[in-house]
Amino acid sequence: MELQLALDLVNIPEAKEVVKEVAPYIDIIEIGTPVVINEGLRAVKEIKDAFPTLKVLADLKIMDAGGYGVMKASEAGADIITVLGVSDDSTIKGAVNEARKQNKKIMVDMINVKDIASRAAEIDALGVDYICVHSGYDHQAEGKNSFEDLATIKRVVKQAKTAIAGGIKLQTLPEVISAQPDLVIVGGGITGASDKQAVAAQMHELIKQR
Ligand SMILES: O=C([C@H](O)CO)[C@H](O)[C@H](O)COP(=O)(O)O
Repeated sequence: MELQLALDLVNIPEAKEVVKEVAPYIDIIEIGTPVVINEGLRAVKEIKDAFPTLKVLADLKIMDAGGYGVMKASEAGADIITVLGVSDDSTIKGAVNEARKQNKKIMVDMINVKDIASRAAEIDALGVDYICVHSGYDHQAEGKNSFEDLATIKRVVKQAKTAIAGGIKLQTLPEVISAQPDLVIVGGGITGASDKQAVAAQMHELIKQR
């Protein structure tokens, strides 16, 4: 099981400071969608240059022109790029084909997918690398989480790795871990903590027990 740190509400210098604090405890750095909106793919490049031994995920949430988005994020140094599960299959196939050429990986974000079980099975068959259940900020504000969806994709996904994101905190991590995803994604649960390093270290310890 791996831990991904989502950086959403920071600029590039702040992102570097956070990663410096928690680098020993994380496997993947996510350049979150808000950071890409604010700073562009330059954020991916600067973070990859600063932390070359860590994997970097570009959370582009691609919805169209899958191949092009993956090509541009790959040029910036991303190792993993996100595509939306609600996209057309042709978009996901385009992303996967480009990722194979560039030796990169595709994560499909299932945010707002209505029938998680059947769509996850379809997406799994398209050869993606990760399928991620996700309660985004707007769903979190309505008190939702994706714990049940994780159990659902664990039942139907045969080849992709499974991931979960959305509002995960130290207190809720044991419940998430018990469902055995391959990857746990945490943003505010670490970046919003007064002692980020201590929280990341505790999360790392819990996750690496599995
Ligand atoms: O993808 C995300 C969200 O849609 C904003 O872009 C977050 O990175 C993801 O939800 C993880 O962050 P937390 O919910 O703060 O753990």
